[in-house]
Amino acid sequence: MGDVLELDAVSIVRGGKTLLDAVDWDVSDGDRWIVLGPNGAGKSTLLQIAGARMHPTSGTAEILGERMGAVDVFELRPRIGMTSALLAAQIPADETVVDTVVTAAWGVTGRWRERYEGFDEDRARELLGDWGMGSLTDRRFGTLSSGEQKRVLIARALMTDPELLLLDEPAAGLDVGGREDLVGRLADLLADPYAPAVVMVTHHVEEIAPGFTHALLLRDGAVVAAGPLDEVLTSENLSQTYGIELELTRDGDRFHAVAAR
Ligand SMILES: Nc1ncnc2c1ncn2[C@@H]1O[C@H](COP(=O)(O)OP(=O)(O)OP(=O)(O)O)[C@@H](O)[C@H]1O
Repeated sequence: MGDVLELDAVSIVRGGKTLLDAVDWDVSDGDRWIVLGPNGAGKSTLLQIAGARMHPTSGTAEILGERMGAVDVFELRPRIGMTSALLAAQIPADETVVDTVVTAAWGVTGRWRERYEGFDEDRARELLGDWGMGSLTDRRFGTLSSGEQKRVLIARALMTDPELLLLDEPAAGLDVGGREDLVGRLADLLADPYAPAVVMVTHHVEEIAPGFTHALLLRDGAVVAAGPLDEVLTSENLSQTYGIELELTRDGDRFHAVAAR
């Protein structure tokens, strides 16, 4: 039983196309999940369900103990921290870095006339410090590099002290230095026993930080394999997921994948 997420035969159909096909998935408190799959496999759609942004067409989804369809999603969403390219695009370019984080306390993007408590701003600055952005709190969001923006958005996702953190391709577009910096900071977060349950969508096994415990592999909206990372992340399962012969190697607690020769 997943006390954080419990998806039972969840399907999503849009415009006659099946985006998710009878997905079963349990996420428990303390789990750290990786979601892998080719372009169009349904990874972002799955995250939209997990983030209470989308209802299943059929099947049932329980999120943090609340059944989708029987809960006010506006009460549920603050309990879930989320980052995605879609959210990044909604942040006004002239928003300051600290306001980008502090506005999460109100579930809005763009500070207008809301009044925030001093402790909200203190917490935002502390989180920005944790994510290496402590010296840029007064910069405009639109002037940051993409790596800096991604770290600000993770700080924002953690602002409400969520019980579930959903990261949709947080390392996309980063150079190798930016990726490794992010992997290191994620590893620190994953090692924190008070951190929320984490689900991270990625395209690259190289982005899997030490500390992830489980993996779900998706292809054409269906689950190829799901469970403990060591059992699921194999050359065979990856090859089946991507439809190409891949060889997975493990170097300590990091992974690499290349085409099999
Ligand atoms: N409203 C819609 N109507 C029809 N098809 C849709 C709709 N929304 C998404 N899709 C399709 O559903 C599939 C899954 O999309 P999704 O964004 O979940 O995939 P993904 O695994 O996150 O892909 P990527 O790795 O490219 O980001 C894609 O083929 C997409 O074109």
